[in-house]
Parts: sequence; structure tokens; C-alpha cells
Amino acid sequence: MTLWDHPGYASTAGSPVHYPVPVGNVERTAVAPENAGPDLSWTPDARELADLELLLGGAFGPLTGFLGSADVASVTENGRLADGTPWPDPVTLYLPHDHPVSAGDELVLRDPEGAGLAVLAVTERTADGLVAGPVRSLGAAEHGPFARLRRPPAEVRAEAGGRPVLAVTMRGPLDDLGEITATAQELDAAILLLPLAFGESGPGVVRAALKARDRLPAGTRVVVAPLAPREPEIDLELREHLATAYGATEHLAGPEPVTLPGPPHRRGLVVFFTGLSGSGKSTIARCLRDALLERGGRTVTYLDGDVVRRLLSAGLTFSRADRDLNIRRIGFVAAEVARHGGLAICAPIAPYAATRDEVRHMVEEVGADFLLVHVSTPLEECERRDRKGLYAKARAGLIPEFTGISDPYEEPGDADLAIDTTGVPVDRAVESVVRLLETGGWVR
Ligand SMILES: Nc1ncnc2c1ncn2[C@@H]1O[C@H](COP(=O)(O)OS(=O)(=O)O)[C@@H](OP(=O)(O)O)[C@H]1O
Ligand SMILES: Nc1ncnc2c1ncn2[C@@H]1O[C@H](COP(=O)(O)OP(=O)(O)O)[C@@H](O)[C@H]1O
Repeated sequence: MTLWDHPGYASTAGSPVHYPVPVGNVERTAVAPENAGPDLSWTPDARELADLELLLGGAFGPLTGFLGSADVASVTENGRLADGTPWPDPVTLYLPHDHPVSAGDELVLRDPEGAGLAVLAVTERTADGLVAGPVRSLGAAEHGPFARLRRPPAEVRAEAGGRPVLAVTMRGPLDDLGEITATAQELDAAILLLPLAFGESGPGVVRAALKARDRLPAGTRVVVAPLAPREPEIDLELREHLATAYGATEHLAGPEPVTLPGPPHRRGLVVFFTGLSGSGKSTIARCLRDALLERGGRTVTYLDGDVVRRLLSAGLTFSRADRDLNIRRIGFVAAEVARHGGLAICAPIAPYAATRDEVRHMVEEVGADFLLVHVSTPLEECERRDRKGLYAKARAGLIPEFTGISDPYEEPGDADLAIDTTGVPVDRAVESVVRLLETGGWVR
């Protein structure tokens, strides 16, 4: 079922749809700023942070924290919390298995810059990483684009002064302001635009709301709510909850934005080579960079493995933890390049599948594409080449944890291209990558 198939939605995508909202009080917890000083902390991902903000502000009432396993099972099964209260979405927080937090602890939740946002009093920690419990604010200052428009629901409710409020939740531009004005007049209601800002497109939605405000009746307010998108039906139910929390007596759900991703040659791209030492990653990556620069049309950043190890990852060893950190750092920089439409080429060994996957995720999260090229030259050939004499040293036990000899290399099962360079001239190997980029439209 799509959003527009949902009962009550008009089939003409593009027009906002009229929804009555049950008027009711939203239970909220008081969130007293407090410095409990627990030493356990965690930085949730962007989606969890958005949920946290809504929890702390009371917009997700009656929830007071992240759900435990009984609530998650109940919500998933029948759209109700374990105590029977209707609630559409499992609002959850997951931590890696090796994080030391456990039930009874107080966990500080931090923003990506490290500022403490909230304390979670952990009531449950499950084997699959779920961490549940009520949250309370640490009173950190808001920042980010349009932070001044992200206001607590109670404050927004109080402003209405008893007058009916028509809330319009929006994820893209509104195309029928006439209908909104007419509905507000009919109801004698004040208009409250609620842009649901999340991720890269968030500021654009707020700008659309501010533009719409200027063409709507005087007194129209704009308040930003960081609701990450869900599947359509759940998204709609959450919008209803949110509208009520911000004092709405009626709710219009704005049209779904038409997202036209840019053409591939304009989108960010990360070409990520992986393979054993001596397989040919750097040779192919360097030649690919040169070939792309000669063609023109794209900005190219080559994150050379040696340069990365010397600067970005200076001091890191070849333990699993340090290799993972090295790859995450490379992934972070590559994703930043791709976020702004650049093409980044990376060529580390990257021996672990899960870490390569994390990088793919980081890149896709910024709206860019990720191509994994496995330089699959077998160990025997890499060892025969032994350009730097490292294999001989590793065999002699002089280099510990050497990939392929005394440390693992997890073969990719998800490579977009595999190249065994045994007996293959360099330019043929490079050509196969260029062909992949041409076929997908990333270069023209
Ligand atoms: N123990 C061990 N295992 C593997 N490789 C080693 C090791 N010690 C040093 N080297 C040299 O470091 C280069 C690999 O570094 P990476 O940053 O690509 O490795 S990783 O992705 O973090 O696993 C690799 O360079 P390349 O040959 O260019 O791959 C090696 O020359
Ligand atoms: N088709 C090929 N592609 C890439 N390298 C090749 C190829 N054939 C032979 N080689 C040689 O293999 C070696 C690969 O070394 P390098 O590119 O540093 O590997 P890596 O970066 O994977 O450690 C180089 O000496 C290169 O000349």
C-alpha cells in the first residue's frame, strides 16, 4: 500500500489531503537538565538522533524513551504498545554488541561532535543490540540549519491560545496553498506548517515552508520537526501524532516530494578497490584517476593508501580494530567528497566485509553511489610479485598479522566488478573499470 492508496487519501498525488485529528492531551515527561556524569556514552545515528529529539521534546508522547523488546514486538504485531496504547512505530536504539552498557546503567547520548544530549536510563539490553529506557535531556544547545525553528511542542501549543489549529506536515513543497487557506478559513483555524526536516533534503523542506508561509494568511507559523521518514502508512500515523503534539485540531498531510536523483554523471561516486597487497589496487586506481582527469567532466579525489596511512591514519597498526578505523576514516572522507558530487577513488586492502559494507552505507546515506571493485589477483601471484618484499618477510615471521599469510581477507560477495590481474596488462584492467563507469552513466 502506498501513501496515496491509504484510505482517505486522494489519488491525485500532489494535493494535500484533509485529515481530522483527534484532539487530546499528549502526556509528556518533564526533562530537567541534569549532569549525572555517567561514564558510558554513545553517538546514535542520524535517524536515532532525530527520534531522540522528538522524544525529549515530548512530540513522541506518550513515549518517554526508546522502546524495549516487549513494546517492539507488540507494536510490530498490532500497532500498540505492550500496555495497549496505540503506537505505530518501533522507536528503537541499537548499539554494537561490544559496547559495555547493560541494564541498570545510565548511558549518555551524544551528538556527532561529542556534546552530551541526553541520559538514557537503561532498562533493557538485548542480545541483538537493542538498548531501551527513558531519556532525559542534558539541555545541550541546539544547532544546525534552522535550529531556531525547532521548538518544543508545549511552547507551540501554548501560542495557539485556544484557537483551532490546522497543521500541515510537509516533506516537500506545497502545491495547493489555496486548499490550505480555504480549509483554515472554514475551520477558523490558525495555520501551522510543520516541515519534517531530516537528512540532506531537510533544509530544502524548511525553505519551502518559509516560502509557503509568505503566501498563506498572516499569522501562519513554521515549526521544524525532525521526523525521519518511515514506510508510508506508519509515516502518516506518526505525522498525525506529531501534529496533535504541536497542538493541531486538524491535519493536512502535504504531498510526497517527487525526488528526482540527479543523473549519474552529476551524482557523487566512490570507487572502492579492495584486494590483497600486491594485487594491483594502487596501480589500477592511479591509472583510473589519470584516465578520468584526461577525459574531464568530473572532479576526482584519489585517496592514496600510503598517503592515508601516513597522514589520516598515522600511528594505526594492522590489528583488526585499527584496520577498521582506517577504513572508516577513508570511508568518511570519500563520503564527504561524494556528498558534494565528487568522485573519490580509494584503494586500501579493506579485508573485512562488514567494514566495507559500513563504507557503502556511509556513501549511500549522503545520496551518492558506491562501487566495489575487487582486485581478485590470487595470493600466489601477489606473493610472486612481492614488490616490496613484504610477503617474504611475513613468511619469515618478521611481519605479524600480514593479510593473506597470517591475517584474514574476506572475499567480497557483493563486488560490482572483479579483476584478476594475473597475466593481464594494466591498461586492460583499467579499461574494465572505465567501462563499468561508462555503462552506469557515471562518466560520459
Ligand atoms: N600486516 C600487514 N598486512 C597488510 N599490509 C601491510 C601489513 N603491514 C604493512 N602493510 C602494508 O600496508 C599496506 C596496507 O595498508 P592498508 O591501509 O591498505 O590496509 S588495511 O586496509 O587497513 O587493512 C600494504 O600496502 P599495499 O601493498 O599497497 O596493499 C602493505 O604494504
Ligand atoms: N593488470 C595489472 N593491474 C595492476 N597491476 C599489475 C597488473 N599486472 C601487473 N601488475 C603489477 O602488480 C603490482 C601491483 O602493485 P600495487 O598496485 O602496488 O598493488 P596493491 O596496491 O594492491 O598493493 C605492480 O608492480 C604492477 O605493475
